[in-house]
Amino acid sequence: MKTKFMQELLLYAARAALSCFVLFAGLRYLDSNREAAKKALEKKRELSKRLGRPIIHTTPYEDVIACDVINPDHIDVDFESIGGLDSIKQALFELVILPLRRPELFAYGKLLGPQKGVLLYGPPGTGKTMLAKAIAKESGAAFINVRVSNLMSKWFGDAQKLVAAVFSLAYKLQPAIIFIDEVDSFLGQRRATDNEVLTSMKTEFMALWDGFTTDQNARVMVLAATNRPSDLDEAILRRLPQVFEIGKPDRGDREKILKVILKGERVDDSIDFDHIASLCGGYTGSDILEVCKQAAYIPLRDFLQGERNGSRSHAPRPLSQLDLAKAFDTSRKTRVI
Ligand SMILES: Nc1ncnc2c1ncn2[C@@H]1O[C@H](COP(=O)(O)OP(=O)(O)OP(=O)(O)O)[C@@H](O)[C@H]1O
Repeated sequence: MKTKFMQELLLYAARAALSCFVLFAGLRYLDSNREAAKKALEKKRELSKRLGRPIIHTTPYEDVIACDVINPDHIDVDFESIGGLDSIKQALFELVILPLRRPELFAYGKLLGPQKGVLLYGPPGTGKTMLAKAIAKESGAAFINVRVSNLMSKWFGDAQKLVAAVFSLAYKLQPAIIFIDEVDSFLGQRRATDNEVLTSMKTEFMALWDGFTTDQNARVMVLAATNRPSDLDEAILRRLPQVFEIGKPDRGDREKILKVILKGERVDDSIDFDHIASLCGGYTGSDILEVCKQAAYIPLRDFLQGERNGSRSHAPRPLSQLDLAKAFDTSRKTRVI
C-alpha cells in the first residue's frame, strides 16, 4: 500500500515536471519578441562597449543618435596636439573640463556653477572642431556630434523626437558634450524661408537646453562652433555665455602649429621654425597642414629622380627647411585670400 502510494506520487511529480517543461519550451517558442529582444540587448552591449559606459536602456530614437556618439577614449586629439591657443586652452580647462571631470569642486556656492553652453567662433580651419574633440577627450565626456542636416534629411517627420533623444541620451551617458558644428545653420536667426521642421526643432532644442541649464546635477554641456557668429539668434547667444574667438594664428602660434604638425616626421634638426612661421602670415592651422603635406612630396620626388639617375640611396631624405620654404612660396603665389 505504502509502495503504491509512493509510486503514484513519483508518477505525479514526473508528469508535473514534464508539463512544466513542455509549457516553458512552448512559451519560449511562441515568444516572437525573443529574437528581437536578444538583438536589442546585443546592440546595447555593443553600444556600451563602444562608448565605455555601462549598459543603458535606450529608445529607438536614442539608438539613431548613438551612431553619432564618440567614446572619448577613441578620440586621437588632445590639447597637446593643438598648436598655440594657449590662453584659450587654459580657460576651457577651467570652465569646461574641470566641472565635467571634478564636479565636486563646483558644489560650493552658486558662483562656481558648471558651464552649460560654450561657443567657439572664427574662420574655417582654425581648429574649432579640434578643440571640441580635445575637450571631450580631456574631460572623459561622451561626444555627441549633432549633424542637424543629416537628421533632417534622413528622419523627416521625426526630427523633434530626435532632438529630444539628443538630450535624453546625453543625460544617460553623462558626462557628455553635445557638439553642434556650424551652429548658425541650425540655430541661426529666424528667416522667412525656414521650414516648419526646422522651426519646431529649434523650439524643442531651446526648451530642452533650458531644462538642462537649470538642472545643476546634469553633467551635460552644449559646445557650439560657427564661422558666422553674427548669424546667430539672440536667444541662442544668451544661452552660450562663454564665447571664445578662435582667430587666425599669430607668428608665435604658427610656429607652435608647425612643430605639432611636424612632430614625429622625418625632418632636419636644423629647421628654423620661427623663420618658416614668418613665411605663412594669414594662414590657418589647416592651411599650414596642407602646405606641409605638399612640402613632404619634395624629398619623395627627389628620391624618385635619384633612382632614375641610378642613385643607391634606400629612402627619401628628411624634410628640410628649404623644402618647407619652397612649398610656402609656391602656395603664397597661387593662394586666393
Ligand atoms: N591649432 C592647430 N594645431 C594643429 N593643427 C591644426 C590647428 N588648427 C587647425 N589644424 C589642422 O587643421 C585641420 C582642420 O581644423 P578644424 O577642422 O578643427 O578647423 P575648424 O575651425 O573646425 O574649421 P571649420 O570651421 O571649417 O569646421 C585639423 O584637423 C588640423 O589638422
